[in-house]
Amino acid sequence: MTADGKTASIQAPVELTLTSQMPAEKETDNGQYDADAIAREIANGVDIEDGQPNPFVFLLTILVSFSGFLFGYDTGYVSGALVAIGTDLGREITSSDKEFITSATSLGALLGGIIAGTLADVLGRKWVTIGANTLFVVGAALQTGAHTVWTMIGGRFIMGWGVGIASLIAPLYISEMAPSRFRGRLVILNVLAITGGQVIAYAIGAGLEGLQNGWRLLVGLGIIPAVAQMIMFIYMPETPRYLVRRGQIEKARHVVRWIYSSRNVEVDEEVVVKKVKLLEIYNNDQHPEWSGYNRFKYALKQLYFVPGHFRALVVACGLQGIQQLCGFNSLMYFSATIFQVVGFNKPTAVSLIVAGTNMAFTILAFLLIDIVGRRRILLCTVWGMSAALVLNAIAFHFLPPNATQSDPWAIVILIAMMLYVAFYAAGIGNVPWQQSELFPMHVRGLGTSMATATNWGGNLIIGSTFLTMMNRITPSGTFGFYASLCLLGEVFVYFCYPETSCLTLEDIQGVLKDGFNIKRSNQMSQEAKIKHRASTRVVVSDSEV
Ligand SMILES: O[C@H]1[C@H](O)[C@@H](O)[C@H](O)[C@@H](O)[C@H]1O
Repeated sequence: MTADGKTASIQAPVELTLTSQMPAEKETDNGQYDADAIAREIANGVDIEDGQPNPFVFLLTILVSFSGFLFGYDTGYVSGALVAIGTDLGREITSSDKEFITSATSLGALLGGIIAGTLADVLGRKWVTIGANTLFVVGAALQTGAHTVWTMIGGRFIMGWGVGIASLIAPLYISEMAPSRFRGRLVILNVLAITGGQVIAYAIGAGLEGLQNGWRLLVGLGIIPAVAQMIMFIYMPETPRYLVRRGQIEKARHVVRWIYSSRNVEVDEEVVVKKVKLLEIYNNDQHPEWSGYNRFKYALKQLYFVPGHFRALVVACGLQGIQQLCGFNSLMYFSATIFQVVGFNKPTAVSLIVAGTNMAFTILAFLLIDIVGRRRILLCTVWGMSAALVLNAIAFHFLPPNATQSDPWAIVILIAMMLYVAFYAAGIGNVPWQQSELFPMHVRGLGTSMATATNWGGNLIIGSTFLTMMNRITPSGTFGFYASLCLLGEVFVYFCYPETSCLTLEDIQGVLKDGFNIKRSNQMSQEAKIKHRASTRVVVSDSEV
């Protein structure tokens, strides 16, 4: 759709490449090409989304998910490192040093997230991933060799840029590569890598506790996956949607052929051509000769003034805001401190349970997301987070001042926290990272940047206010406050988040065009699932014959 709300028109790049295999051009009243009408005609018979993805797509996803692992590992090790540093940075580190060291990464990630989308549009998804790895390596090397607090903070800040960029690029790359039926699950593999990275960082941190300079090893180990990913990514392809936008049609066809061919079935050449043509229609509406600045200006205007794109922005930022402002990362960063206050003897081991629950329930989300649907999963879990937080607030209220771990209220707190983490991980912990699917290509980079920045902005706010809130308004007040934000989140999801599971990226643009269209999206997603199920049955019975 254009800025003035009229039917979308195909701009020069698409017009130039229409071939004799393509359907007749459709003209609207004002003489422009009607993209939707052409797309509908081309789409007729293009059903490669129904097939099984090539195992190579899984391999590629795992490789991209190294970025998620690094995000998790680098945000996870800080809690163990802070306890172990002692006087290794030249003096005893103070609480405010700890706050600086922790939030330097969040601040870097916020800034990295802001530029990541635009960088990805200019340099490509692949090279920006390689760039993020370089930042991981430089940041980790600086910290490993740090002998002053400020070198440590500098290293964390540089690494933060890498974390912010990687947190945007990995899900973006996966969702542009994945066949629609598997997109949700493949994006969650990346979140699984984040939570896995956090568990491993906690576990290594606990294992190295007490070892002289063990924290340096903990930090330095993060360099290995970064270098490994950097080397392997040199040989990885760009996404077909990005290639199309760059006018590299032959390369795009090659990648499409490769993604959609299953082990023993090559995709029909005509179908490949049509699929790429569809991608062109939806993903290539800018003049190829535009300068970076003009592209950026165009995208900014489109994002804020085209109602469908603005709706996508509201949904993406809203979900990322809920993910962080629900307070989850206060547990990630400070759970050991909390459990110490509650009276547990081995607070680090107890916080490992929190990280483990987070990872276990992310696996549940992986299994359910494309079957149950993103919206339904959120509606079923966000209220649960709120209820668990209320229970937590009540338990803190009744917890006696010098409680021990055998106090019934201490046990209630542990159970309430695990419930909260389980509800979080099954839903809002991962659904917002499906953000790329909400935006059409020309605003995808910028839109996902805004959403990623909202994530890291929220992360920074929670990380830097949690301990102060616990002191000023008591633990009960703090968790009660987070509970009310979760309730607001539930209302937001109910009114604004349409179902997107099993829809193609291009279908989703259609859903958001003239409203949030919750009902229509549910119906479309349902129909897509029935169609996929039917086609799977046909494939199975064919192979039986
Ligand atoms: O999706 C991830 C995951 O839930 C992590 O456990 C959390 O620490 C991050 O903030 C979030 O973005």
